[in-house]
Amino acid sequence: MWCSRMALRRLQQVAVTPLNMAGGLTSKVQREMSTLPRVYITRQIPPEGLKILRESGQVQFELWDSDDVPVPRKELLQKVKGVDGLVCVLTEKIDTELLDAAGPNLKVLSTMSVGFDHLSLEELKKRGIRVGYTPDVLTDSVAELTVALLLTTSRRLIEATHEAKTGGWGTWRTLWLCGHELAGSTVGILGLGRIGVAIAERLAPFKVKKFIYADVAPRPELASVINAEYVSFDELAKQSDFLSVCCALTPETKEICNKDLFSKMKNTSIFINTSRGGVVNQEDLYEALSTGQIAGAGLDVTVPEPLPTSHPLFTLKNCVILPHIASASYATRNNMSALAANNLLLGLRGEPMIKELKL
Ligand SMILES: O=C(O)[C@H](O)CO
Repeated sequence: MWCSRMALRRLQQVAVTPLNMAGGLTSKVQREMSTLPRVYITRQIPPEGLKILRESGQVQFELWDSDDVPVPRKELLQKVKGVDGLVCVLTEKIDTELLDAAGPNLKVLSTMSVGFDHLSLEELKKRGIRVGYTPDVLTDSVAELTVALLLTTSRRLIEATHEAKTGGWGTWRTLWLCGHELAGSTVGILGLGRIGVAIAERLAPFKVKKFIYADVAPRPELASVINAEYVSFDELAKQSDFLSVCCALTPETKEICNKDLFSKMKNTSIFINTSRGGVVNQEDLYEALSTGQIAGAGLDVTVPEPLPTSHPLFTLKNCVILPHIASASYATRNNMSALAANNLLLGLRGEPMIKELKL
């Protein structure tokens, strides 16, 4: 259950201080407890994960006691010194500097995210640090939000509520606030994985005519679930009425959605991104949206995050921007924290993690 902030604070105070945990015990027990592996948690993660760590009796942990502000880098570099394990979220860059600061004790990193573009995988591999992450548990939540964002963008819901609230709602008009419908459309998925399949499964009942996808290679097993056709990147751009970006951010996919892609899309197309902002060249997207090259865009992710309120994309009526909330349901975030905690504990025991990145 989601507990109150005060209750959570109390839990943490008990959990984070081994001497408190051992209060009243003999000094021998205190000594034994202090030899537990040390873990730093870079964020106040949801309670399920903290409960698992606390009740495991396997680790002593300290955490950055806030969800509103990320741990300052300087503090993080101090806190990780000598830890055996680290739990992080996507706002922390886990790079050479941080791993140097942590030192050779660090054996396990567990990120509470499916994305791993904030981790220097090469460095982690070089140092033999095992990495846990949280795929699958967020698939439903992300797919749901993607559908919501797609419909919000294509049916111009933000514009519509604004007009209704601010007196723009005059008589019923034949073409006012018209958008684009899913029925009879071609939906393209860039990067077909679990999330892409889950999005397509949810869109199919809207009478989509055809699903297509582009990826580094065909993925017949996944594609067969949604009867999707493998096409080239160019064909994806040309044919898609709705293009949903689901690929991970890697050096290969950085700004892959740029002028070249947008120029091949239809003027009536809707572009949706719920993966990472870095896959899009935002200047090119602004150009495509403001010149009518494409009809609209729905973005849950941007560069940077938060996107400054003065950013030109915020001036466009045909661009809907959300603050990276695709996995933000209570159930999913709790499941992510539980998976991150279990991955960490398994990793520290030298056992296979539930979800481990192959480095
Ligand atoms: O990578 C992730 O997990 C999402 O972007 C946030 O939940």
